Amino acid sequence: MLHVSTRGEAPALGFADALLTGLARDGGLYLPQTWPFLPHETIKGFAGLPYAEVAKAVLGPLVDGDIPQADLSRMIDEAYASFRHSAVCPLTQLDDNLFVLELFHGPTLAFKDVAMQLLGRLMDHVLKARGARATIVGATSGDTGSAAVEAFKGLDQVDIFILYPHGRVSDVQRRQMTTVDSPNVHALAVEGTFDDCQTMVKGMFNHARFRDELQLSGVNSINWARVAAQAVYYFTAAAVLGSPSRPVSFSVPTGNFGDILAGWVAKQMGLPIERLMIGTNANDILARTLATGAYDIKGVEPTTSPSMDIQISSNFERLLFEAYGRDGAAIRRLMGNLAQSQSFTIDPGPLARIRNEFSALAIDETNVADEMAKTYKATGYVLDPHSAVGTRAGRTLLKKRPEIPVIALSTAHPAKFPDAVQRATGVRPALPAHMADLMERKESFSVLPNDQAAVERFIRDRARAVKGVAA
Ligand SMILES: Cc1ncc(COP(=O)(O)O)c(C=O)c1O
Ligand SMILES: N[C@@H](CCOP(=O)(O)O)C(=O)O
Repeated sequence: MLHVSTRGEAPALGFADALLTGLARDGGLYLPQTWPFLPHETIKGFAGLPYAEVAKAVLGPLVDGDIPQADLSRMIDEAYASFRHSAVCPLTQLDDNLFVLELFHGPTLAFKDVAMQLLGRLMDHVLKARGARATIVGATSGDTGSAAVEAFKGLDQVDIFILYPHGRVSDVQRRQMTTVDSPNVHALAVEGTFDDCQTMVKGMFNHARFRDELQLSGVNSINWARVAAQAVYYFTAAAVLGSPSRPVSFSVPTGNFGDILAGWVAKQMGLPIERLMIGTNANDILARTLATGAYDIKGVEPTTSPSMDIQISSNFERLLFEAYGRDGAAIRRLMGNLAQSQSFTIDPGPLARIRNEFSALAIDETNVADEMAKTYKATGYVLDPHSAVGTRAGRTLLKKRPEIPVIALSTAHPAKFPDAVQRATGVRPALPAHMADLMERKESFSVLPNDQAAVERFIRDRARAVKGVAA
């Protein structure tokens, strides 16, 4: 299986090369050339299977032999053995036909672990097999960074540099990145927003000399393998509720559009999904886009769900590519407009195709707090603010079609955002035992200006790939 770029001008790559490449050389994002299809009988058999077995069935055709099946299976088993819940991603009922898919039982308490625990192993495996090394650069609004640091710390083949917006992540999120004492881990507090960090990371990938010199690799959801690994839990959750005989809808708290895109991928692979609801916080660019067709960037507003304080929603490009019939030239035009004027307009045909499958709703701060408070009062269940965006948006789907179950993705453990949770519910959630001393651990990070050249200098000074350290 080859992978093609959304901008149509980069070489097609196999899975392992796409995994190491991250952003395509034409600035686009990789996607498989065709979608493998899982027969209904196969999906039916997922009910009751261990998570790792479903992961093997879903990822096998996507990896398509590019990593030997035995190695892939071993890495999947190891990745999901690190989760604190035996179901890995358990499903809980919250209300009539409203379910919560808990994705926060991995080591860093957010859904990012589900893909990152596997990605770390896959990258290490491919790099070792090739005798190569990589410098990973990543942008985070809090959770990707912690999950990546956890997955890549101590690896000989890899140095990892995580850019996060200085002062705009929660204390728990920051400490998860800054208290890891490992020579290959570097936490960079950038004086800017998450979008600034992500733009710099893309800028480094588009700086060919720097990219080649450092052997850059990426772990954000611009990396196709991240999205592929996230598609698995859509299958496990739907199978519990009777899929494929019974269609379900998903409501997904959304920022960079990677998680909900993974649901769309599961649908392309044969999972009967009725609707995909994009839940945004007050940073509502995606809700406005679906309503008007105009993708129009405004300033980012800090909220109680900081991981979703995003305006440049990278993976939306992958959906646009599909909605435009895989026309790379059309995507180059839209992304050129975005770079030049901070906006673009989706043509009527592609917009209709998107609206046919996706709904979108912005949940403001009052309603996020209200959702946490009411849910706790009615059920005793403590939601984090990101997950509350998902359940609140999901409730509107249920009002329209009460007979179709809605699965809301719960993307973070409430203990990652204790202040907001306590304000809304009166409960201060405790960190699990393995992180109980997090607030006492010593921090180490570097504050850098929002300036790509300065960040590149910093990385070049510290990356072992530049110094020719043997792999
Ligand atoms: C807790 C949490 N919820 C939701 C999101 C949004 O996910 P995505 O960026 O894949 O849309 C993020 C960030 O990615 C997150 O960290
Ligand atoms: N919310 C994310 C932002 C980056 O998203 P990614 O899925 O593209 O890595 C975060 O927590 O860092």
